[in-house]
Amino acid sequence: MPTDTMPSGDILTLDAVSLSFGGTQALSDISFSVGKGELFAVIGPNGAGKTSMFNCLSGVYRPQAGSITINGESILGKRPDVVARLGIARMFQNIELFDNLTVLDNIKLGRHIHLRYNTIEAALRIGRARQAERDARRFAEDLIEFLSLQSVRNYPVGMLPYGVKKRVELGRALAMEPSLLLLDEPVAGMNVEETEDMARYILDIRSEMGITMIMVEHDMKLVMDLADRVLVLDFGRRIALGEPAAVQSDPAVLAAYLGAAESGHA
Ligand SMILES: Nc1ncnc2c1ncn2[C@@H]1O[C@H](COP(=O)(O)OP(=O)(O)OP(=O)(O)O)[C@@H](O)[C@H]1O
Repeated sequence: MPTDTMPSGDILTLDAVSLSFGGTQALSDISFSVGKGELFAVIGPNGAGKTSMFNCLSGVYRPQAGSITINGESILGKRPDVVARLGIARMFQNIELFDNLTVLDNIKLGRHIHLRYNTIEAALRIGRARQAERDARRFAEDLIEFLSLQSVRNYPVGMLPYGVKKRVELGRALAMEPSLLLLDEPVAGMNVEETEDMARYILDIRSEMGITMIMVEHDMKLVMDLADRVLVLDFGRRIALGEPAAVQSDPAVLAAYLGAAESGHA
């Protein structure tokens, strides 16, 4: 199997993407494609450019050079909410939920990018607004079941343990029905059991929903167990791209991690 493209067709393509902050080159001439249904991981030592890449993919940063397309459409220069409507959803590393709202309401909020009705209809809860609200609720309820959140569905998110909050955050992103889901360190701060649960949900999302995912993660075991392909960045450059086993034994990757460990950046 070729390592640069997947046979099922590419959903995301980056071509010669470069991003700098003053004198710091955060991303340097990065090109790769992600295939439909693929679980793709991005790794690299601290400061390698992983977060910068996610920020480019979600419309937070605009690279100075190169192109990024999702389903053939450019996302460059588009606001994060527009990028979300084009099909890219992000599960944040630092949970970005409304603590005072319930699990159900937080997940329903993710659905709102799909709701199309005017303010008067919404205020009166008539016509399309009522139907859309019903659909949003049904969709959220299905996700609550999928993520085993039934027992906490009416709890305010603020009072839930960290691992459960992360699952709600995942539900909010899934409610957007993305074609590409960005997972920003999905198991950071989790214990072994929570990590195993999250790994299972990620695999279920791929097999049952067929959603393409890109995961930035420091947990190497998780990356090597789950990912179809792994992109390795170091100082903003692409140093390897391939299947986990090949990447793991790549001399350039070993050197990057060894160098980072010696200088305290791993
Ligand atoms: N907003 C910014 N302003 C200035 N420099 C930045 C900014 N964001 C990132 N950088 C720089 O770009 C480089 C890449 O940083 P980035 O956060 O993308 O790396 P990372 O791989 O996500 O690191 P970590 O694993 O520590 O989260 C670093 O040198 C960083 O200092």
